[in-house]
Amino acid sequence: MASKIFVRPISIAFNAFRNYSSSSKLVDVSINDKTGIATVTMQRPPVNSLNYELLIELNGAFQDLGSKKIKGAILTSSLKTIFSAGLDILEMYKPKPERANAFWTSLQDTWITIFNTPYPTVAAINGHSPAGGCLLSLACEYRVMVNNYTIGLNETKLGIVAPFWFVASMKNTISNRESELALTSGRLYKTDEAFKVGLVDETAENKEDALAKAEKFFSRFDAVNPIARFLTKQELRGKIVKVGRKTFIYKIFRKFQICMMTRI
Ligand SMILES: CCCCCCC/C=C/C(=O)SCCNC(=O)CCNC(=O)[C@H](O)C(C)(C)COP(=O)(O)OP(=O)(O)OC[C@H]1O[C@@H](n2cnc3c(N)ncnc32)[C@H](O)[C@@H]1OP(=O)(O)O
Repeated sequence: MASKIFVRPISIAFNAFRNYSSSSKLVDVSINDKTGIATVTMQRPPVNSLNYELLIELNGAFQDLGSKKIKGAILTSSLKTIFSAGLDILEMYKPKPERANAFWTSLQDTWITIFNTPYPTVAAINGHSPAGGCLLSLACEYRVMVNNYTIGLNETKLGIVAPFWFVASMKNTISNRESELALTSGRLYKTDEAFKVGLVDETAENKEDALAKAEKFFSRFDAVNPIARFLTKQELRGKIVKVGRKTFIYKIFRKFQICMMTRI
């Protein structure tokens, strides 16, 4: 069984750039052939908690989109009130070493893939988005969030230290000062509060509104050379990824385990 988790569970092979639609168990990917916009939908009830399998599918979906001529990709959720509840707590409780290793690698790989996509990305945050859920949205270039939900990196409230790339993603989006205040207190922002500090770029009435606003974001790049755009994105984000790759995740994970165990 142990080797099973190292095998990518989905294989999406498509010839055409457009008219693409794929629904694996945990992630649905569709490309609108008129707009060229891809929508990647997490669908792991009850709360889209990020386990190994969901992360692998997400990573695969965003990687595969890199080989298609898309205008941009939207990350959203099929659930009514949750974008993602963050990391699946069950992955962190008394894990088998191989599973823990695969899980943390898949988390970091997924973050790097989404953070680094050659195409523009928007998170249409249609529900609560704590911790790892917030991280996913921070990896995107733009965030539109439906009103009356919460978002933030609340790790310290859980007795966890947010890893480097969580912190770096926050600092890449809001000010150093606001990041410090938010992370040290484990603050979860309401949608309107998140908008005020720039953690989200736009607010929305509902999911449809969020998706419409996300789509509009991509038109900013209509007159921009995509290669110049991507190289500029790499210039801005590359250093963070480089340092992130060096993070000693296993050492951090042990710390986390100890921390969790002491709370039980
Ligand atoms: C130093 C070490 C380095 C480690 C770094 C780690 C960085 C950590 C990142 C993380 O992401 S840790 C996870 C943090 N997540 C949270 O704090 C969210 C916790 N959940 C909630 O606040 C709420 O569940 C919600 C998302 C707001 C949804 O609330 P709602 O009232 O709609 O549903 P619930 O009844 O609370 O939950 C339904 C169901 O889902 C289970 N669940 C919730 N969150 C998780 C999760 N993160 N992982 C696994 N399962 C989760 C919850 O237990 C319920 O299950 P049942 O009771 O129905 O079986």
